[in-house]
Amino acid sequence: MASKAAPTRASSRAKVAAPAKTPAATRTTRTRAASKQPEDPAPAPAPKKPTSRKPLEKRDNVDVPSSSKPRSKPPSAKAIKQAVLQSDRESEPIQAYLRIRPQLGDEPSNSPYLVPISNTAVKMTDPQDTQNTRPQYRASVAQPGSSIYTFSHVFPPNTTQHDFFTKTTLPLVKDVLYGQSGLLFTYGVTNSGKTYTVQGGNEKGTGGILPRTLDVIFNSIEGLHGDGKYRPVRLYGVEPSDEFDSSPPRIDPEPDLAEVFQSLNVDGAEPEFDADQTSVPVDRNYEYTVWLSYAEVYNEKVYDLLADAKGDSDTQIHVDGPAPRGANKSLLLSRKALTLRPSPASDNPDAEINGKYVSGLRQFRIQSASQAKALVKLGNLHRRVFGTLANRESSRSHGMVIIKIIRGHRGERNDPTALQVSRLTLVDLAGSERTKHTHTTGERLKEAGNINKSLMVLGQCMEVMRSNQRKLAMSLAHEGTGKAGRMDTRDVKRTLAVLTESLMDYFVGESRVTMIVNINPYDTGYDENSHVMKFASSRERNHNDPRRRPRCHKFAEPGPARLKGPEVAPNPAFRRKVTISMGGGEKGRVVSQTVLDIVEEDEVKDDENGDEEDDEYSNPLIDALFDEIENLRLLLFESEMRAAVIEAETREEVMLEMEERMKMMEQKYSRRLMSEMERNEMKTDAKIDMLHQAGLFSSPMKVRTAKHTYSSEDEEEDVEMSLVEYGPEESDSDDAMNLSEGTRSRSASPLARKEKMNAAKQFRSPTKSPVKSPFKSPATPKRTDDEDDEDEDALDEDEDPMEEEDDDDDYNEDESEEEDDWTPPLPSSAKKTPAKSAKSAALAKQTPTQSTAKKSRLPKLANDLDDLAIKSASPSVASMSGIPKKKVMRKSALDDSDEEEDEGAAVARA
Ligand SMILES: Nc1ncnc2c1ncn2[C@@H]1O[C@H](COP(=O)(O)OP(=O)(O)OP(=O)(O)O)[C@@H](O)[C@H]1O
Repeated sequence: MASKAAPTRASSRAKVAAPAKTPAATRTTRTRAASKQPEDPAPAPAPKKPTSRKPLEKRDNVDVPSSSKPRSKPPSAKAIKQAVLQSDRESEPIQAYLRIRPQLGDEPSNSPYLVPISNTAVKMTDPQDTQNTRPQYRASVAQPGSSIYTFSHVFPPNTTQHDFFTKTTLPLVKDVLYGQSGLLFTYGVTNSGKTYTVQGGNEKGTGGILPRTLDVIFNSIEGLHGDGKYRPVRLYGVEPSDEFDSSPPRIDPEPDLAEVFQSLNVDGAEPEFDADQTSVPVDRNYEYTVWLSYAEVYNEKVYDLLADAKGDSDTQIHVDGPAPRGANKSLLLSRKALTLRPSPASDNPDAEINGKYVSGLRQFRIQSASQAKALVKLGNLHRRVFGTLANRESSRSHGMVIIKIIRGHRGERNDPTALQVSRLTLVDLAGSERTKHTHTTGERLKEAGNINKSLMVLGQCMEVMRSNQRKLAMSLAHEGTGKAGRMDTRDVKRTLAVLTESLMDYFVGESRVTMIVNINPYDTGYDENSHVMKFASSRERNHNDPRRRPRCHKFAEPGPARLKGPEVAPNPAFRRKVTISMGGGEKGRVVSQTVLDIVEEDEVKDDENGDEEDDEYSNPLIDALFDEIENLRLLLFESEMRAAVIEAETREEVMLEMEERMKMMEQKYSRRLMSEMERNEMKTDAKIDMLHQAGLFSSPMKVRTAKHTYSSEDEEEDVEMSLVEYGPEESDSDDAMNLSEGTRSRSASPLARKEKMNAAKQFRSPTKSPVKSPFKSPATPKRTDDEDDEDEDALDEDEDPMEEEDDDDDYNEDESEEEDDWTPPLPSSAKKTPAKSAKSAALAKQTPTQSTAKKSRLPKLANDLDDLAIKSASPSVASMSGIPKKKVMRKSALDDSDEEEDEGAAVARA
């Protein structure tokens, strides 16, 4: 059934062209090298006012102030603002126009959920939010409430086709005639009016932008046609043409197919559009040749819609013989998918990205608008045939009409290097559908997925690629990083939809791109439309927030080969069966049935073109991405090294600083320790002085001195407390060792401590000390009668509550115990005799007042203790016991002058 497909004509041409001897075959030109657009001196043909000729693009521009205004008048602020806005809009990378479809007669009358609020903005309100009047709508996932979207221009429903074309497409037509490439595509959900916008309607004057473009081109180059010696090849190259290019293509659909059409009630005839009379002024020093191709992107594959035009088609229709009456008749249609190939850098050495071209896509030289329209009609026919046979209810493929213009200067007719190639591509995108909404399954699901994939990738990548190619490269790099950390180019390939790939050079280059958004505000696709609006509105297109910037790889889905997995990969042919009932005359009666096998094959790779795959992998974009990754790796390594060095230096600095600080702290604490020691020493001196002075109570001079120096009651109490502190901390303990340890802790030397203790014992034994002793003992104290008397006297005088604790008894007991434990180092002569004690007591009784006597008792004890230490030992011993040497000396001097101490001093000296 399926006959072997003949090699494509284009590929055979390529083989011829490759070894071309003339350098012209390989020499390429670049669109951007086009000469500067001249001013528009020539007016557009305006039938009504031929005299007032103005630049054509401004003739219908409502924003331009009327020329009737006096020129001398300065522009108003509003006009300036409008001009600024206009220039802002024009500086946008992509011009986006919104066209609102009118409500058709057979549609239910609903209020539109989208209304224009200005020339550039529309307000979209969720119908579910407005009184819930349309319960048939499913829950909206869009932002509730109203949203305002802005565009370069908003065309209300009553916009005529002519006005729409003039404002949106005519600038592109001008560009292409001046050698600048451009892209226009329509975008929108199903039934929003995309095809109507591009192709037009069936009525007079409803021609779409495509036929009007052809009209304007041929109007403009009237009389300037070139001889067609060269034809465009790939994206930017030219090569010598052959006679097939010049011969008009045949438009003769096969009779069997026509029969099928007839039976399907598919009208193959296209309406005759009235031609657009617009013409743009062009440089008349140039000659122009126009070439046209028509391709279809369906299920992520590219097909040539003009394949039948010249009789050597890849699309073949076979009828399996005459079918018997009532039996099935089988037709086989087969066509091959074309591949995208990278445009070689030699074609355009100046370009950063050379883009891809559809290898094997035919192009025809056209010499009139009607001829071009006939070709388009043929392409539409094929599109409809395959669409119909594939059970497509709407255009589920992207139609892509490519118009190429080669212009060459008249004076350089034979110099192919002087030729300039420009392209204008008009894309009629398939309606974007949500599978959830349309309940598609199986093949339709895959188909819908691919449509949406193309739309999403196209839409989301468009801005990224155009605004920042490097960011795209980065995102692709993240997407395609393989195991070895190196990017796999095949992954990169898969991330881009075929349509996007084929249009890539428009987005990354300097070409003008125009997007037309079609919307039907009456249908039920509010959610779909709100997504379309979100993507297409200026606010989104100009959004610079990187967090909200669309990422290509997020929307990339596995291609068909991945979806089908190994089922598809080994056999690239895509085959399906369609059953068509034919000749049904009476109701429900089937006369005959036709089964169609549609085979869509991938193009067979030619062995001679085996290096094509390599070409693909040496795509300049991929190379640039690899270079970029390498550079970034290098940068990363360098910055990591720098960071490591900085960290090490910082650590060392911090360590040194810490060391310095530690030293300073050490010094500081050492100083503090020394000062603390000095302070303690001074405090001890002061205590000792107090004790001395208090002990010299009898001497009026010393009393005066003592009063002068330590007059406050608090200080005396302090002294008392310090004496108490000399006792053991465990006040209720009667262990003598506690006392000795507590004392030891405050003495510089055990010898001095023992001396002090012995002296205290000696001093205390005959007299009663007023010091409150912390020592308590349950044992009965051994007391003498004298002591008891003294205690009674003291109690009578002071009524000290502490006396109730019988401290003295405890103290005495301790003393007695200490006598057993300690061997006083002092000479026995140094011990105070009872006579001396009695004498001291007598002296105490001579005190002028009882209170003074009380005060004197406490320091006296310590004073005597020190005296004893000083006298009995030496200044060195005293210093060991914590008494400063000067104090010893001073004490000695005082003693010399004191008669009462003469005896003691004599004993000590002895
Ligand atoms: N501006 C318009 N004025 C009058 N009729 C219109 C307009 N736009 C669209 N229509 C009509 O609306 C219907 C749907 O339009 P069209 O087929 O162009 O939608 P579409 O977006 O191309 O749909 P699909 O994606 O399914 O092909 C058609 O009948 C068309 O004639």
